[in-house]
Amino acid sequence: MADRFRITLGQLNPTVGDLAGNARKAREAWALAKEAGADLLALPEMFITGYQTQDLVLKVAFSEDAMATIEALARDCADGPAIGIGGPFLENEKLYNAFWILEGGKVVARVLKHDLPHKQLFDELRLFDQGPISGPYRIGPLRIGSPICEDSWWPEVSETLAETGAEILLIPNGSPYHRNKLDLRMTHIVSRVVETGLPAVYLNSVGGQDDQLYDGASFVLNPGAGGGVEKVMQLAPFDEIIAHVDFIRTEEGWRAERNRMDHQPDEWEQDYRAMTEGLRDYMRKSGFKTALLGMSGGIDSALVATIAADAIGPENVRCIMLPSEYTSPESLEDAADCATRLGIQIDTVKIDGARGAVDQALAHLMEGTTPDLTEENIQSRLRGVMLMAISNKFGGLLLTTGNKSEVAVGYCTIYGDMAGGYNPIKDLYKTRVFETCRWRNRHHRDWMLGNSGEVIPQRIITKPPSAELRPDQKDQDSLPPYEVLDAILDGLVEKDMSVRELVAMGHEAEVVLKVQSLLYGSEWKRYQAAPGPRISPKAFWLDRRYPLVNRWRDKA
Ligand SMILES: Nc1ncnc2c1ncn2[C@@H]1O[C@H](COP(=O)(O)OP(=O)(O)OC[C@H]2O[C@@H]([n+]3cccc(C(=O)O)c3)[C@H](O)[C@@H]2O)[C@@H](O)[C@H]1O
Ligand SMILES: Nc1ncnc2c1ncn2[C@@H]1O[C@H](COP(=O)(O)OP(=O)(O)OP(=O)(O)O)[C@@H](O)[C@H]1O
Ligand SMILES: NC(=O)CC[C@H](N)C(=O)O
Repeated sequence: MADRFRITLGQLNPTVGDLAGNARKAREAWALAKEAGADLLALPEMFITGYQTQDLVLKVAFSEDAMATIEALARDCADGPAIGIGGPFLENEKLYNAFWILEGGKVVARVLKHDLPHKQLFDELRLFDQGPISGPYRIGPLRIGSPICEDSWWPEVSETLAETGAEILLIPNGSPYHRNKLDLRMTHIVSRVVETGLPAVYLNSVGGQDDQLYDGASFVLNPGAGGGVEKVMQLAPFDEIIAHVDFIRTEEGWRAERNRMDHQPDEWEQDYRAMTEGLRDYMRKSGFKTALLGMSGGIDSALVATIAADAIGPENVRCIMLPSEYTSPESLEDAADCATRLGIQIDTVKIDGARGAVDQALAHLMEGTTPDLTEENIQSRLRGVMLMAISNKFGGLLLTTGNKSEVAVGYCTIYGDMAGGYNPIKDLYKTRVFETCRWRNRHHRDWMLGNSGEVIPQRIITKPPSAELRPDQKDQDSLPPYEVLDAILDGLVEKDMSVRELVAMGHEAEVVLKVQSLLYGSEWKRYQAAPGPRISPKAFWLDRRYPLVNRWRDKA
C-alpha cells in the first residue's frame, strides 16, 4: 500500500453565482494537481456556488444547477486526482451544505455539514438542514474525515470522525476575515488536533463577497510529541494559491511533511489589505473598472483615495474637489497635494452656483426661516448630485468615505456624502483612520498598485477634522473628541456593554447617553448606507442587526 499521499490545496477565489467560472477554476486547479501527481485536489466550502450565497441557495433551480455543475466536473475530471469540493446538496426537500468527493468520473461520497453557524454574520440554520455527522471517506490508501468549517469549531464532529477511522482531518472553510481571525481559528484547530491525535489541513477560500472578505491563510498542523501540535504549513493571506502538501505514513500514523511557511502580517496590514481587496473584488465582481470620490482635503477622503489607488491603480481613480465658500485654501492645497502624490487625476467642480440656484428655487418656501443644517446639507447633497452625474456619464463607482465612528452616530448626510456605492472605510473607527494613514505612509507592498512613500500629506493627518459646511466648523463642535467617542462606541457596539459599565469605566454619563442616543437614532441611516469591507467581528449590517424603530434606551 502507498505510503505517500499528496493533497493539492486550492486556496482560491470563487464568485457567488458564477457556477461556470468557479467550475473552470476547479478544472484548472485539477489540471495542476494532476501534473503534480496529486491524489486529491481539495477546494473550499461551497466553492462551486461561492460563499456566502445567502437566500440564493434556497432557489431550487440554483441549487440544482450547482449540483449538475459538480456532476459535470466529476465526469470531466475522471482520469486523475480525486476532488473534494464544497457545494449544496438537495435531496428529499432537504438542503445541505455539503463537501462532495469526486473520483473516477463519479460522485463517490458527500459529507454533510452538521454544525450550522447562525451567529454574527451567519444564517445557516435558516438556509440549510443539519446533516448527520458523516463518517470518513477513503481515497486510495487514506481515510479522510472532513468537518466543514463550523464543524471544526466544536469537538463532536472531529471526535466522531477519529472514532470511526479517519486518519487525517481535511477541513474545507468559508471563514470570513476579521482582525486577527487566524489566531482564533488556530486555537480551535489546535484543540481538534490535540483531542483526536490527527493531523489537520485547514483550507480557506479568498476574495471579497459583498461586505465580507475571505482571507485564506490556510495551514496544516501535525500532532506533535507529548500531546503538542506542530504547524508544518502556512499559506499567505488573501492571495490565490495552489500548493501541494505531502502526507507520509509513519509509525504514529499519517503526518504532513514540512512545507512553506508564508509570512503573516500584523493587524494594521491585515486590515489595510482587507479594505483594499474588498474594494478591488467588489469592483471586479460587479463589473466596474474605475472609481471616483469627492476629495475634500480631509483625512477620510485621502485614505479612501489611497485605498482606491492601491486597489485598482491610480490611473483608474478620479478625485473631484467640490469647493464651496466655506472651503479653506488649505483644503484646496491638501486635496491637490494628496492627489498628486497618489498620481490620481483631480478635477474641480464648484458648487456655489448650484447652491445659489437651489436657494433661489426654494426661497418662497423658506421665507422667514433661519439658515440651519438644512442649508448645510444642501451643499453636501449637491456634491452627491455632481458626483453621481460623473458616475452616470463615465461609469465609475462612486466611493463614500464615512468612517465607522461617523457611521455609528449618523454624522453624515443622507443622500449627501452618503451617496455612493461602496465605502472602503465603513468598518474603520476614526482613531484607526489616523493610524492607518501613518502605517500606509511608512509601508508599501507588492499587492498595492499605488505609489510608495508619504502619499498622505502630514497636514491632512494632523489638522482637526472638519466637514466645512459652515464657517470654522469642526467635528468636535458636534461630537466628543474621537478618542472618547471611539472608546464609548467600542463599549456599546463591539462589546455590547451597558451604559452603567461604561460610566463605571470613567466615562461621563451625559456623554455616554448622548452617544447611545445617536447610535440608536441613526439605525435608519445605516440601513440606507453603502456596503463596505467587514474588518471587525461587529460590522454594521449582518453582525449587528438592530430595529430601525426602537424606543428603548439603556439608563445610566
Ligand atoms: N427615523 C427616520 N427614518 C427615516 N428618515 C429619517 C428618520 N429620521 C430622520 N429622517 C430624515 O433624515 C433627515 C435628517 O438627516 P440628514 O438629512 O442626513 O441630516 P442630519 O443628520 O440632521 O445632518 C447631517 C449631519 O451630518 C454631519 N456631517 C458630518 C460630516 C460630513 C457631512 C457632509 O455632509 O459632508 C455631514 C453634519 O454636520 C450634520 O451634523 C430628516 O430631515 C428626515 O428627512
Ligand atoms: N470640498 C469638498 N470637495 C469634495 N468632496 C467633499 C468636499 N467636502 C466634503 N466632501 C465629501 O464629503 C465627505 C465627508 O466629509 P468629511 O468632512 O466627513 O470627510 P473628510 O473631509 O474626508 O475628512 P475629515 O472629517 O477629517 O475632514 C468627504 O470625505 C468628501 O468625500
Ligand atoms: N462557514 C462557516 O461555517 C464559518 C464559521 C466559522 N465559525 C468561522 O467563522 O470561521
